[in-house]
Amino acid sequence: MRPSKAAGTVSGSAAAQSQQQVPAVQLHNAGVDFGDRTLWNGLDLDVRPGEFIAVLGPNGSGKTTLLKVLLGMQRLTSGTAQIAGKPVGHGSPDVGVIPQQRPLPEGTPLRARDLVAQGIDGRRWGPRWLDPQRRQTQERVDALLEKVGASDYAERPVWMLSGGEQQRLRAAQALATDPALLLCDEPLLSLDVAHQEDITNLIASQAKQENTAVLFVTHEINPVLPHVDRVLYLAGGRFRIGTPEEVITTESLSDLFGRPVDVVRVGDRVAILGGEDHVHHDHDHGHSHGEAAR
Ligand SMILES: Nc1ncnc2c1ncn2[C@@H]1O[C@H](COP(=O)(O)OP(=O)(O)OP(=O)(O)O)[C@@H](O)[C@H]1O
Repeated sequence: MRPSKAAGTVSGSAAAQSQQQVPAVQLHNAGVDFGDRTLWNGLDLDVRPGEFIAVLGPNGSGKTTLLKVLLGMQRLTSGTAQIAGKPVGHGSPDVGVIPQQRPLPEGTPLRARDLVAQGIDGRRWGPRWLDPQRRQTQERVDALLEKVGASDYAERPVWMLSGGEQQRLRAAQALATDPALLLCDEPLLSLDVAHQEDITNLIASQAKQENTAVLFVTHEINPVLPHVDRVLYLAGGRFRIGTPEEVITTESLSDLFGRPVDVVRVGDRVAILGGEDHVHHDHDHGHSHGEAAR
């Protein structure tokens, strides 16, 4: 477990205290261009340990590209990106990823526990029985399976499991290195409502209990809304950052999209009408479009 959300001020070493204050993510004046097109720029974002941020926006607004930047798979055109105080790097143990649910092909020769173990020893060569650390690996896998509620099907072939069960295993795999940052790329897609809630609760409790920062890309805001601390809303080269109450309003989103968008609240659910299609992409370099919602 990483240091708790509450910053220690009285006890603990100076090093531990400074560790507690290092943001999980620091983006400063970050931007990505593809040719003449500015996907987004001027992005300043510090994500605190344990903070849950929903990344929203229409198709093509650059949500996945942002995750790729943090995975070291996409270079910034401008600005800087750091994770846990270090420059982003490919394959960093500080970052875990839960991808979209895709059914694993029939006959995939892996048990549930093997899939989770790949998050621990995925970079190791040779058969697992030759691993001098295999007992520790097994214990860690057992603990991860228990954490995500998958112990009951630990020995079953992965392809026989439901989409929700497979997604729990992907979550366990992503948490294997106790990452400072968990990137979730539409992890609820193709899951039914009950499984959406399961996976969302799992990720939210990781943020709260283990102080892992979460960036959660989704088109479906309602399943995550109860857990979200802040929203990053990307659209047409511009963005808004703030609490859901600040960003997900008719006024804020109409301003972001540059045309009327209606936000309708029904009970504790929200509908964003007119916020998805036909977003104008700004091709102009040199403009910083984003701003924090106030
Ligand atoms: N390497 C690249 N070169 C050129 N254009 C790219 C590259 N990668 C992504 N794009 C474009 O950048 C835009 C943003 O892509 P991205 O996948 O980040 O969007 P997204 O917000 O995740 O979309 P979706 O909701 O559809 O998944 C898209 O128009 C995409 O075609």
